[in-house]
Amino acid sequence: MNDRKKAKLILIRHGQSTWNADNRFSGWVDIPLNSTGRREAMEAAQKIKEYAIDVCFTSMLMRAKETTAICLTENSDRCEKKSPVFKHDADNPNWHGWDKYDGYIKEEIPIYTSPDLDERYYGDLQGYNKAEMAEEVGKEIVHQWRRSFSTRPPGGESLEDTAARTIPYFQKQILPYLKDGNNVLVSAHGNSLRSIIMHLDNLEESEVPGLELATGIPIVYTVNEEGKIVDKQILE
Ligand SMILES: O=C(O)[C@@H](CO)OP(=O)(O)O
Repeated sequence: MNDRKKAKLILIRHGQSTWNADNRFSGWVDIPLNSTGRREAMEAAQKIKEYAIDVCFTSMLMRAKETTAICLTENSDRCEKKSPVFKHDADNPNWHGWDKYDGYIKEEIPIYTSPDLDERYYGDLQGYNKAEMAEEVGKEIVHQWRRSFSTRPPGGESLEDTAARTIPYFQKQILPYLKDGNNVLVSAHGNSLRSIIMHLDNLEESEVPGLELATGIPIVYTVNEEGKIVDKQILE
């Protein structure tokens, strides 16, 4: 357990995926990192290695999980003694208990995965090229679909819908660890993190369209024992 006043919340958008590079709507499609994305995650690992990570949270999607695993590789002080272990959902009927083990339980950095941290569902847009879609239906409409708070892309989630799952998850599952003084890494997605940042930074709806997150750049919040943010650094 760390000094309570120094609890860090590290948010990171996954490194570049092959569909980010192709400028395609990804949403829930499970696209891996490309070589640029893996390099970005390695650079992020260097930037955050001074913080001994106690617990991680990530989405169900490979690009966020890969980023988590790479980010922990430089966390050497802890990883020498502690193993990162992905914790799977024991309530899932398809779970066979293959991540269970005895002993060493205090020697792990648990990585909890949840669909509540998945990217915003992009519905009928998934797989389409964003620039080609803008030519077809108009730039303004595509910008609304991508960046407004309440507009739903066809068949998909608005940022407001995404926030309705990410913020309760943050409050119930993540915040208690921060209040207890733990350093927490959250690796997720452009829009699932935008919704959490909107909450943490108390942004107005009108400020949300201007909030852009680069791939692989850690954002480090310092959180006090009441769960309040006392500092924010972007490690560009
Ligand atoms: O394609 C997506 O799922 C997201 C994140 O990459 O795109 P956008 O930035 O357009 O919301």
